[in-house]
Amino acid sequence: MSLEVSHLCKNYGSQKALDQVTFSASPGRILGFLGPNGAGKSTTMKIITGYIGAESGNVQVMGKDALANPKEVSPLIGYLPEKNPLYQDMYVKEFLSFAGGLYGLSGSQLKSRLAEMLDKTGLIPEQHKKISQLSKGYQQRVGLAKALIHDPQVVILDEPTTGLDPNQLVEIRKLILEVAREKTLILSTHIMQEVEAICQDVVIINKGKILAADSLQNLQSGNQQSTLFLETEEELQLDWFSTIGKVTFGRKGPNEIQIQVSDPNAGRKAILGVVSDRNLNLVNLSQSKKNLEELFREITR
Ligand SMILES: Nc1ncnc2c1ncn2[C@@H]1O[C@H](COP(=O)(O)OP(=O)(O)OP(=O)(O)O)[C@@H](O)[C@H]1O
Repeated sequence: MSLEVSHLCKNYGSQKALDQVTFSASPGRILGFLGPNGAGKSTTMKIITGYIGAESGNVQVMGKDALANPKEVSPLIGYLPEKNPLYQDMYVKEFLSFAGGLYGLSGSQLKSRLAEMLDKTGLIPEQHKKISQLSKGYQQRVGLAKALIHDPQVVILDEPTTGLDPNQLVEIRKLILEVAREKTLILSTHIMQEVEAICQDVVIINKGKILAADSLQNLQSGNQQSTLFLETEEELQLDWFSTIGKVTFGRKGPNEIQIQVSDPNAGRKAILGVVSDRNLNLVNLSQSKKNLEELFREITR
């Protein structure tokens, strides 16, 4: 694990903003940090990145104690804050060069990192423009390039796609997916479709408490009943499958059935057994996935 957060507590006056927050993130995967407004997402990000302290708890970044040694840990983290604070009067290249200098980059090292970042984030044609002249999507690219300039291992993006038009959204998501191939990436958002589109792991926080922390796949398949759908070229009979689970016809008519099972793997095997024994021609065997939005409402209700 490159990021481990355990039992983190933070108070703002009498308000408990974080209450025993615990989760971890691994390289090569995108963790969606999901919660409604005021849930504690930004507070958690700010503590991990050393912007603010915590009452208690532990944050380990690449095995280093981030709360005790924020200066040592800061270069290991790239952070794009929610409001993406950029110096609007600076030119793109000038700003990124300044940001690299803050992490001690200079000379040929800075030059090659700059070239790489401008290329990776698609900013080469815009590099000589003032930041204030860029569209919101391109300003987000500058924020991302700034977060990555010092080649951090852990990248934290706080609501990076808010306010982008659909084209920019697709572009920025593509960029995030590319970055995540080599890094540990945490993406804070309250857009559940975003998590479904690009995240492998999900942490759900509400009112400062972690309500779920698991892979998206596990969360969507759930621990309870799953629904399997079987479609064949032939018409089906419900009683062929009645020993496997609760079976009903699907929406497509007599060629499709849906079966409620508690163990989807065993259910699939048993269904395929019937298909083979009865010499049926399989068209589709699939499992319904819970919509993350439904799941979120279920968990936070
Ligand atoms: N500096 C502060 N002083 C007092 N209360 C604060 C401060 N910062 C955050 N809070 C409160 O802490 C709670 C968590 O806020 P936080 O910004 O972490 O939520 P969030 O999940 O990032 O929300 P959003 O999605 O709206 O950005 C909120 O109730 C907020 O009002």
